[in-house]
Amino acid sequence: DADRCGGSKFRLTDLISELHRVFAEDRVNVEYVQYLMESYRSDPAEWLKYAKFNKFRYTRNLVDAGNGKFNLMVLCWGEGDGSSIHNHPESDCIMKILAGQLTEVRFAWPETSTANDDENEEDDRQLQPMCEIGRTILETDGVCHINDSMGLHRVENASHTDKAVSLHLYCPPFEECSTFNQHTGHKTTAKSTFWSIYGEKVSKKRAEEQVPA
Ligand SMILES: O=C(O)CCSS
Ligand SMILES: [Fe+2]
Repeated sequence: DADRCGGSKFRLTDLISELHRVFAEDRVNVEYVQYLMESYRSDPAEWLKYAKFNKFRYTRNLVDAGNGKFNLMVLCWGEGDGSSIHNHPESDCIMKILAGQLTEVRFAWPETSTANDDENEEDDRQLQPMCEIGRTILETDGVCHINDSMGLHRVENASHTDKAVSLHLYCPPFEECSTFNQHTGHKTTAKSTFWSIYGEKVSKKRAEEQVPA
């Protein structure tokens, strides 16, 4: 790894410019993108400006809008915070732990959510609890990759004493996804918003617009 043999350090800014170079190509190799996320060694001095916490839930802080090809964001997880079970529509998601530890719990798609896309009520009676298909504890600098063909997941900070910070790359970017009730498999649509954009807290008014610059 570069800085061990005296090479120049692979900084967050280097990761971002390499991602822009990769996504300027017609075809993107997701394995190479994952390799880049693994090659970056977390240095809090480089991402603290994006690490804004909210005491009520985890925050999403946009770092780079990837020229429309990807979104790179820092997520800040308070003690015990977790996401809902969700998908990543038409997108690849690569997540790296920058500080602390996160647990990723994977689920199979509920059968009825593919068969009956409409959300009418009678489907609920046929729904059953969702099936957990994997559980991974990711340490600092750990990376995982998921897309809809691999299943759904929930990410949580299981620690009750430590916060956690993660770096997420979504390609292509998406503004909304489906969330799922673990007990019934019932699907609803959720909009993804940013708590801050390029290190600046989003004002209440701007939050409604939510159009990254
Ligand atoms: O983007 C989100 O809010 C889900 C974080 S886990 S990929
Ligand atoms: Fe996710």
